[in-house]
Amino acid sequence: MKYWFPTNKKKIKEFHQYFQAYDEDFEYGSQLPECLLRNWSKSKKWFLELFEKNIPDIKACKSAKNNSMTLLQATLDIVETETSKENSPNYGLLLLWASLSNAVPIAFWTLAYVLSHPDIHKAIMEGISSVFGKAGKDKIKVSEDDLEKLLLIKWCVLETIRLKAPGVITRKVVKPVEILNYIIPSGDLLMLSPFWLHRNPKYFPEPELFKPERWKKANLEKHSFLDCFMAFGSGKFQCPGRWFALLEVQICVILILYKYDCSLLDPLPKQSSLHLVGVPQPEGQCRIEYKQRI
Ligand code: HEM
Repeated sequence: MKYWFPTNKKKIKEFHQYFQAYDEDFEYGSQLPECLLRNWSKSKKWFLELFEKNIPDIKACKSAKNNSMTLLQATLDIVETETSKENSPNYGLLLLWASLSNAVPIAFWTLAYVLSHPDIHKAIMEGISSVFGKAGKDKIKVSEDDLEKLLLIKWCVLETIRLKAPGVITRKVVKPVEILNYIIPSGDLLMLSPFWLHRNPKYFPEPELFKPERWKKANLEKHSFLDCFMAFGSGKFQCPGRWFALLEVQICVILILYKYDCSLLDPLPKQSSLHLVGVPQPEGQCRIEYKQRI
């Protein structure tokens, strides 16, 4: 994938700037004419051209070890079999946004919640030391077995996702539908808020508290979440990246906490109200002090 990932500082900065502009107006992009969203439109075009240019290389680059595919390669395969090649850049961009804009802030919020709860932080560090040893100098590989021994981390990620769930999930009504004696005409938008659903004490007692242990009740081995947990949507269009997201955030948290002793220098920030779609970002800065564990 050497052609696709930006590798020098200038290119990384450029990628970051375009992604920021694309992310900032993402939720308006599907509703408003692009002439009203000049910056957004420019960044979208930049990404689509980037995908268009790199898709042949992305598809050709096979794993040296075995014939496994990346998620993006598998997606492109399906898109090109089921629809048409012309759609590939759009699906690539959807995958890029959906993964980066949700999993990255969840990784940040999970670390911030853990570090702002000293008892949980301590229990996690004891778990990491018992699985990987006390010092953070060695290179480690995190296996499925290791993850099972560090269940508290998985609960912390899920509890973070519960608290920082997207503000709305939207569906366009395609056939008139009756809800509570009201007829919703086709063309209207129906919205559900996972964020507020997760704050209903009937389903989640003491909803504002960060309580990873509430996830003890979920049957995670059978791949089911807690009742009324809706952060990944539901039904046919439910997030296809949900188990991958859970896995990558757990591994990211483990690697950071194994390698570094971390502490928060700022209080847990409020969340920004900029986005209703996707995981909210922090409103202000939240500095973390870190030093290598030896
Ligand atoms: C914690 C992180 C994540 C959260 C909270 C999240 C949440 C969501 C939600 C709420 C939806 C809309 C579901 C609906 O309309 O019912 C969605 C869709 C989607 N997600 Fe995720 N997501 C996350 C991570 C990821 C990752 C890592 C990927 C890719 C690797 C991904 C790929 C997608 C895609 C492609 C869709 C569109 C599905 C469609 O419209 O058919 N997501 N996600």
